[in-house]
Amino acid sequence: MCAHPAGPRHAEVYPHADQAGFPPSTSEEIDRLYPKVWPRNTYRAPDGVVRIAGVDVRELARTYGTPLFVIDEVDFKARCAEYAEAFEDPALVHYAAKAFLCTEVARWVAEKGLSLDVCSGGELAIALRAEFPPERIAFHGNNKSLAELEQAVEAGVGTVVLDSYHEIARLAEIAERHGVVQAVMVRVTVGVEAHTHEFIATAHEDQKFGFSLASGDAAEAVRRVLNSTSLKLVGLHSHIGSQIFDTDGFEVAARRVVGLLAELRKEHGPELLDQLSVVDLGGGFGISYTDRDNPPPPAQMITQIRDIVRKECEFADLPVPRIAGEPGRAIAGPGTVTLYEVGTIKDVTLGEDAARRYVSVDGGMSDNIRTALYDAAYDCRLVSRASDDGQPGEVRAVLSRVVGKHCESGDIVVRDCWLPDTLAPGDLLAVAATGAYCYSMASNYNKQPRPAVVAVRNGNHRLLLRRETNEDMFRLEVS
Ligand SMILES: Cc1ncc(COP(=O)(O)O)c(C=O)c1O
Ligand SMILES: N[C@@H](CCCC[NH3+])C(=O)O
Repeated sequence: MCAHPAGPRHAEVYPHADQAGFPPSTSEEIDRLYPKVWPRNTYRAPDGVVRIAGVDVRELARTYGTPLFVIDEVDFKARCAEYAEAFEDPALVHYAAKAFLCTEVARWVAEKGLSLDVCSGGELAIALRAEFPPERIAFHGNNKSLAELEQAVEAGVGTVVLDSYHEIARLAEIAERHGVVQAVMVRVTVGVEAHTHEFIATAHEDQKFGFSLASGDAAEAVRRVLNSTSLKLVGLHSHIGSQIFDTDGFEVAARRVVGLLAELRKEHGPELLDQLSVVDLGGGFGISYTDRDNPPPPAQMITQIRDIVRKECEFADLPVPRIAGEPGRAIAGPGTVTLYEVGTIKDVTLGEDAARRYVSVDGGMSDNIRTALYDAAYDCRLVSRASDDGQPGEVRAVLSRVVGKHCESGDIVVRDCWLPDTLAPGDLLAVAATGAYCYSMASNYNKQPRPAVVAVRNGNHRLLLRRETNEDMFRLEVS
């Protein structure tokens, strides 16, 4: 049993437990895997060891080493299917490749009939390597290079999402030179303050993305596109931010985009709306990183957004556009965990009666920068055995901080969590919901090799990306 009393004095007694919540009071609670946080096919077997899609985490660590990203393939594909259903057409769901992409994942997305949002030549290259249908690719970015625009036009991508006046001129010239008419969308900054971390909010006025609606830039961008014979305007795009839990921001964005459609019809005539038939409201659908996160189900959020658009259009007597979206995190995030091996454990006194346990693992900010960058919270559990090792007795929950092995004191993987006092070097920890923006934002800081990525399914495992080696690093050296 836990020695700490949980109760109203929690904050007073555990002033440093901000992200950890109340201390668990039994070993079952210490070991609990909340279904909404962990990949769908994860469970702790009677021997105390966690299985993901029927695969023992110890076997994964033995076979591939740690740190290791483990993707529950069925979970990933199920979320693709759920978004496809919610948007009523898989092609209207553009999986945001920035969350996580490798060739095999691009194939899964293609197989599910979804479209793909890429925002760099590299992401496009992986998509093409996977033979992703180019007509289902949308190319994003506020500073696409000339080479990237050429690459996109040559590949025959479905749409380019325009983000600046310079780009309109550049793309028009490239498309003309290639003798094609390139379908485009105009990215509109709708002036919404999304309720999320400042660094991942993208539709307030003072930031780098899109054309401002309020200033008239969006209407001017449309004029310039319509004046070009090599560009065809097929839609308007808005993305308000990421890890969003309520529909308010999306609703305001949808209303404002519909308002712009009405203005455009007035200026350019109703025929414009025959071709400008898609409103893409971007990604941003939030997920449960911890038990305290309660995002609405995708269908609920999307139905609400679609209803708003329909009503607004009916009110303005406009044809109802098709609503597209770009979920990244919500598809890739929840079905993946990162496995780490515990290296060293250190207790640090914080004051009278207060201590923090530093648990060092064999990865860190090089495989998960989100904690350092956004103060992100994660759920972390001992997974290679039960806390009490099958011997019911006294197991205490200890306020712990899981840190990496980098030369940086901000190298924190999980700021606050309750881990068992039985935790020892060699144990395996898993951090949940690391499928989005962890591997894709990974670095080689301190020459740490990027981890391997494996997919698990029906009791089987297979490598998707191998671990980097020193040879990979040497390959860049020219002397
Ligand atoms: C234009 C655009 N679309 C889609 C996404 C994906 O966002 P999320 O992973 O939060 O769904 C992003 C990232 O925030 C984005 O910038
Ligand atoms: N990388 C961010 C989200 C930004 C997504 C791209 N606009 C995250 O980890 O939450």
